[in-house]
Amino acid sequence: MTTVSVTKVVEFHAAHVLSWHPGLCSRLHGHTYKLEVSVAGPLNDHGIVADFADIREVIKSHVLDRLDHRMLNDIIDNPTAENVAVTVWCWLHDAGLATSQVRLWETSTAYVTVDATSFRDDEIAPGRAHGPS
Ligand SMILES: Nc1nc2c(c(=O)[nH]1)N=C([C@H](O)[C@H](O)COP(=O)(O)OP(=O)(O)OP(=O)(O)O)CN2
Ligand SMILES: [Zn+2]
Repeated sequence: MTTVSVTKVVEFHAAHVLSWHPGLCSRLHGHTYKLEVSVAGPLNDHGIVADFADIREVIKSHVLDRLDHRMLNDIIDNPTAENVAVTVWCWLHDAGLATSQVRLWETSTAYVTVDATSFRDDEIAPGRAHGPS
């Protein structure tokens, strides 16, 4: 059966420090992150893969409530865009969302991508143990 990928896009604001970074990123600074979450699958009887509103609700309760307007270093060790994206993937996976891809834009010129082929279920992501606070 034909599968279709649907994507919900959200933004959140957060601060971080990359202490190892040789440049300006070793200083406290913030980003407006753009997060794209994709779910792939066959169409249901209503002609959709998953309701955009349902995807957004999972993102809100499992990602935005944890990261928006936070200091990322308090939640994720060494919060590079890569580590944030892997952590987001794990949270969505643990929430039961059939995620096919997570793309995280740290700036308007830089993004990272995690997809189903690169995820290992036994991986302990830097922020996986953290629950909503
Ligand atoms: N692979 C990664 N490299 C860098 C990361 C990262 O998470 N993964 N993070 C940073 C900094 O956090 C920085 O905020 C972003 O860096 P950069 O894209 O260089 O930001 P600029 O706005 O200065 O980029 P320009 O488009 O060149 O203006 C650094 N590297
Ligand atoms: Zn940064």
